[in-house]
Amino acid sequence: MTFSLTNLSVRHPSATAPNALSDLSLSVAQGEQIALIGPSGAGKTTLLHTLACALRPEQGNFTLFGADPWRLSSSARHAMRARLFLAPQTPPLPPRQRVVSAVLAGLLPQWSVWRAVISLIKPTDPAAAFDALARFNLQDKLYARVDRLSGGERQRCGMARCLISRADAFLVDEPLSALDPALALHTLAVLQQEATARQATLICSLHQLELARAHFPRIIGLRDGRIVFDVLRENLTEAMIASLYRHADRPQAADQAPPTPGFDIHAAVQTARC
Ligand SMILES: Nc1ncnc2c1ncn2[C@@H]1O[C@H](COP(=O)(O)OP(=O)(O)OP(=O)(O)O)[C@@H](O)[C@H]1O
Repeated sequence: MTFSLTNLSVRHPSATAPNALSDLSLSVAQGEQIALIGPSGAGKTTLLHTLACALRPEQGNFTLFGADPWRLSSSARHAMRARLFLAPQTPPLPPRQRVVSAVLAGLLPQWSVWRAVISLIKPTDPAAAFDALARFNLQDKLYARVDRLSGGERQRCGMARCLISRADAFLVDEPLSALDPALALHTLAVLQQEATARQATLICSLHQLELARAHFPRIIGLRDGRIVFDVLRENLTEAMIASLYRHADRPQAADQAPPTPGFDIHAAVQTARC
């Protein structure tokens, strides 16, 4: 089991609001590929950060690779974290850095401080960075400066960093938000192929419902910090999605109208977001 959560609640240290996640229970087996969906503010990022041990739960039980990371020494927790790769929504790429160094930073958890410093001065394994970038057709940007990349190129550079890491679990936050539809499909395919090839767990938050449904066997819907559903994709219905994205300030009757046979999921989501 990669992750196991029982009645977990999480609060952001600086938040005045109630818990960002409440009473969450979830088990994720090694090698599973899961899409996290839900409206803005539902808690998807918070969940990914909790799984990555970047946020400490307030309550409940959390085990990662069979142990509670928060009961370990900080060095043991650090070692455990090295088995995870958290790819934030906006990749933390220093603007003046070369792409090659930004990608090789995916290997930092495996490197000594000394090797990391040397690699910053002269990248130690540019071929590995080239290969990772090539999978996203970005190899010609190997020595470009990060701040000269487009938003979509930066996002794919973050994914190349993910690929080069030695992680057993990828926690990826909206990796496709800056990509056109064709690139989004390609990027997701590369990510999933890599996860499958190394039997890594992949948990990916997405706003692209069609991609989530088409490509992930298991889909978790989050809303207001709670799991609304956790289903195999074949069991996900339009009514479940419409309910997940309904606006609290919309009239009840409209929200609860049963879906018609020709129910248009995209129109429903569009309407809910207006
Ligand atoms: N650093 C923070 N400090 C305080 N509250 C936060 C912080 N980050 C997020 N929150 C709050 O926690 C809740 C969940 O936010 P989160 O970013 O996890 O949602 P999300 O589902 O990822 O949203 P989006 O789809 O817009 O990225 C929200 O109410 C948000 O305002």
